[in-house]
Amino acid sequence: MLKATALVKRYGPCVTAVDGVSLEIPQGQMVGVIGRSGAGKSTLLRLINRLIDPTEGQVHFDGVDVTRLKGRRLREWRAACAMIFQQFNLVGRLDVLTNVLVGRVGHRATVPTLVKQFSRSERALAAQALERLDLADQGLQRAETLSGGQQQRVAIARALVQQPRLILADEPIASLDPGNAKRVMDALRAINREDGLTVLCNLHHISTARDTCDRIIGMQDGRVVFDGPPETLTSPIIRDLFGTEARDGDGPAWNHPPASAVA
Ligand SMILES: Nc1ncnc2c1ncn2[C@@H]1O[C@H](COP(=O)(O)OP(=O)(O)OP(=O)(O)O)[C@@H](O)[C@H]1O
Repeated sequence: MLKATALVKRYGPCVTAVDGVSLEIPQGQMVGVIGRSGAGKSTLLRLINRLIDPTEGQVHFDGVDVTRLKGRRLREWRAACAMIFQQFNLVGRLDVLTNVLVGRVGHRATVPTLVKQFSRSERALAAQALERLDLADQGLQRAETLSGGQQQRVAIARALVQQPRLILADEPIASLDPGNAKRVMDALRAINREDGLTVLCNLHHISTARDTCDRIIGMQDGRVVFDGPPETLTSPIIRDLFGTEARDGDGPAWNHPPASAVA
């Protein structure tokens, strides 16, 4: 169980990026976080994995107050939270397999620079992850030669070898065309279902969140203004909660992402 209690993140006297968020997310849930640009979605993810510290409030995971962790235990927590980013964050000139093995670095005291410096079991884990993401044939290719969708699936494979307790995905499909976006979301959903991993995913599109997630959280001005199963996010609620620019259906609701991102 992931639990946020009265989480607040302020930047200076004027900006409250997250404003009193309390949530309970049971293990194995796939949660889509939606909201306008600047609503506080990324800040919430970064508070959970302790990339940043809250101004007030706590995050608990399975009863442990992760906001109080320091040193080795903090590093372990960060390794337990696999992050997926909009821009994939791969090392383009390195091959795909090495990029995936980077996910093991949090489990090691030293950082290997060559594939052969990883153990046989680590390499097997990486190969399995690539197979699962349908990238078994691309292992020796330079990451920069892959399509955006393939690169994001490499990033998911890297997250898998991290053997995380949860996956935090920050706009994972915002740079992808609809076909690749669907493949990436399907991959995250499959991992969520098959491994029982909690996935918390910031998304631009109501339709993607509806199609993929068990639960949708809507944020506005740092606060949670909607929290429920996808079928309860009706058009009137979208309009009530997110203003007149909100639209239902397949288009982006409020963020005006690039046309290529419209799923
Ligand atoms: N390091 C920072 N310093 C100052 N203000 C910040 C910082 N990080 C975020 N903010 C502000 O906090 C608010 C929430 O930002 P956040 O990035 O969490 O929103 P978001 O919903 O993820 O938006 P987007 O969809 O554009 O990524 C915004 O007003 C943003 O400008």
